[in-house]
Amino acid sequence: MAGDDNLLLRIHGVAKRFNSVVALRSADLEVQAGEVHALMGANGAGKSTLVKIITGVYPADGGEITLAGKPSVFRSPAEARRAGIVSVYQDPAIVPDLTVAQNMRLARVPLEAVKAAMRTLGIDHIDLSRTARDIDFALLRLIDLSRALASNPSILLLDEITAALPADLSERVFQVVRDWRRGGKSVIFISHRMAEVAALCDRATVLRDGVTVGVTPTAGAEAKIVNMMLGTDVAKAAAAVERRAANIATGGPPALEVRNLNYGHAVRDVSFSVAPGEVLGVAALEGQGQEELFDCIAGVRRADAGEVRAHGELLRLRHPADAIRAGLVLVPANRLQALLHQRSVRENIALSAFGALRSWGAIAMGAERHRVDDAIQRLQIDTRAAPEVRRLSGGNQQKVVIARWIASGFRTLLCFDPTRGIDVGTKQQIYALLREVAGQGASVLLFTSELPEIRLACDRAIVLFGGRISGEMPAEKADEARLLHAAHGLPPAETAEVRA
Ligand SMILES: Nc1ncnc2c1ncn2[C@@H]1O[C@H](COP(=O)(O)OP(=O)(O)OP(=O)(O)O)[C@@H](O)[C@H]1O
Repeated sequence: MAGDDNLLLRIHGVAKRFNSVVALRSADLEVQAGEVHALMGANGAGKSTLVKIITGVYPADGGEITLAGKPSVFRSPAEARRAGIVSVYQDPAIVPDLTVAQNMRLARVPLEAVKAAMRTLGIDHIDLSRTARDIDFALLRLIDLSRALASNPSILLLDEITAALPADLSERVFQVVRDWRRGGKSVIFISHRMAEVAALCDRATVLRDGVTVGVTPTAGAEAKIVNMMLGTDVAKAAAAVERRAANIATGGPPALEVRNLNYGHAVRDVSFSVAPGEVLGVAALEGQGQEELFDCIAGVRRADAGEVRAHGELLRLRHPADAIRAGLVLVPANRLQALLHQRSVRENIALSAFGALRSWGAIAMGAERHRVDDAIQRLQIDTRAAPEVRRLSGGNQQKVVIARWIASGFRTLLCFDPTRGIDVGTKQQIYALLREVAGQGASVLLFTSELPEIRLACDRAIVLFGGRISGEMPAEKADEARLLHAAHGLPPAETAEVRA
């Protein structure tokens, strides 16, 4: 570990309030040259606010920032960039209606340098004349990272860069981060995935309620970091959440049955079913047809061929409303699309986009106010900035999207990466919630980019590769190695052994 003379960035006592919301009370952070430093904290702890203060998006209300020994205050991200500090923010700083090349010109970064970074990340196949809106969210984040790398900063801030990334793309980011460190540069890394923080980062600074509560080397310190983030009592309660046993109904028609579904080259002849009371996991590397599959079932895209049945009834899915009427609802990948940004938390949760929903049996449909309150409380949504959902922290926005469906009821929940950007404590609550709704007879189809979640939340898993199902296994066998094996399109290991 580098010594103190290597100190590159020092933040001391930084404070920030937004009207009545205190985002940061007193944040301290010290980053050495040649260090990967994790910035940890529960949803709403103040991490993104600190990143935005460091990079000149917001002015601080108080405190000091020193860069290489010199007091430094940046009034804009451009000024920070000139001083060698660049961030990849939680939501891509990319204009959706412009092409990638136009976006890069707007950000005033040399296109050749962006292309070089895209080659390093293995995404140089993306055509720069494509409109950003048409590019997968995960790839957009890597384009945003390429933009940041192109200005060759001495401090790179990555705010949940891996949150939407499947294993293969995360690994490429880790490689870039390691290379960056090897070059004597620094990375400030924000993530809710403890395992990657432990593997990648040298030290972690932990924020709780806007205050720095500790700094620790990361190796072997996962439990300590969680305790610091959540406070010991909350961490204990979160760890104690038990996995409910399944209550899967057999005999009747499946809750969801997909037969020979095809969508362009993305989804090829996919067939599976989910029983009432079952949580079926879907695992896949980037771009294996998972988004298109979920969209087709939810009526967002129209399949070219195949059938979708809900409780035995054949559905004509031309619009999301057709799916919703059958009790099939989608928690989509992109929370920004799902939310009305300038509306309140309550309005966003109470919003039933397609008129009144039927009551779906066991899932409570009490008075609206009660349902909304209940969802806010169960998902522990931080409502300090509740009048406008766009002012919520990223993780809390994601929780609002889930809360909407918890409040309005469903028969089958199509959940696309629901714990993206959600802190470890709340993740446990969401797994418990999924098991609970399944216990009450609902079904869940869960895509997750975080493979360990499959065992924690699901009863069974299917794996997609090249738009086809390349593996199926019960949850207890769905460890990371097996899932990755199938996700790369390899035959099951047991079969290979038998053949050998
Ligand atoms: N522009 C804003 N206006 C009002 N409140 C804000 C604004 N930006 C952030 N906040 C509030 O400040 C607090 C800290 O938010 P911040 O986004 O920094 O948290 P975070 O640690 O990054 O959380 P997450 O892990 O969920 O991304 C939250 O209560 C949030 O609602």
